Amino acid sequence: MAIENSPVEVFDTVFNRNDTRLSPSSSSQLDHETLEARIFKIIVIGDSNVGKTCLTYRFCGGIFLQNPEATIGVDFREKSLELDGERIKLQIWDTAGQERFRKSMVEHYYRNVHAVVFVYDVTSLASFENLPEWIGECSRHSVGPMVPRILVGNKCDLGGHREVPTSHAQRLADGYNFPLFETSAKDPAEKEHVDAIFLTLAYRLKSHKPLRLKQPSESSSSLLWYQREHETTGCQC
Ligand SMILES: Nc1nc2c(ncn2[C@@H]2O[C@H](COP(=O)(O)OP(=O)(O)OP(=O)(O)O)[C@@H](O)[C@H]2O)c(=O)[nH]1
Ligand SMILES: [Mg+2]
Repeated sequence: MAIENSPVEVFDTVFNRNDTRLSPSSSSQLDHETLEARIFKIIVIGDSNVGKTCLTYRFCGGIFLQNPEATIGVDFREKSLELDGERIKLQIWDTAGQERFRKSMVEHYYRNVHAVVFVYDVTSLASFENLPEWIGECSRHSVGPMVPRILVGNKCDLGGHREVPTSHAQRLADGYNFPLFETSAKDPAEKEHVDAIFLTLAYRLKSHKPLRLKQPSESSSSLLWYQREHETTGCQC
């Protein structure tokens, strides 16, 4: 896959607090590991409030994030894995579901993406019915058919409020030929299931080419990047 500069290079300047390998005491080890690791960009897409931030936080941070705020632009998370003796890094782009917080960022989300996770909320029929729109947006941005996609129904812990039967979701997933996962970012018993979503992608991506990797060099935040983007695009939102 051809690599251009932004937003991957922008990402590479982001210091990731969730990756324990980035502790100062292990910097020489980090240099070695970072240079060797292959990295893959995964975007997490779906309606606002479906739990994209909580799912990615559960995977990268291991805990349920209490009281998350709506994502503005994008939040970056990262996880290092060793699969069959090979070191890889997943760069996870937790995108904004709210139109006003994402509209100037959409091109960046899809550029050079290696895999896509579509999330809906099993207690929100609307979030499920909007999936074809998200899937269509992805295709309109030239994400090729070989880029793996996964469907995730979140908030299964709220069983009594379920509005999307598994059978309906499975039918949709089969129609697109996507794997379907139903899980909960909140339920600690589901932690391994959340991990399995991203590990499934990681194994599929192992045969892909690596992104060019630059050493993270400074602390940053998605909000700063978002603001910078808005300054350059003149967005008034
Ligand atoms: N019960 C339950 N609540 C959840 C779960 N995951 C997320 N939530 C709640 O759902 C709300 C929205 O979660 P977020 O992770 O911020 O949703 P989001 O998809 O990132 O929303 P945007 O950033 O606006 O796109 C929060 O109140 C979370 O506490 C879950 O698995 N179970
Ligand atoms: Mg969010």
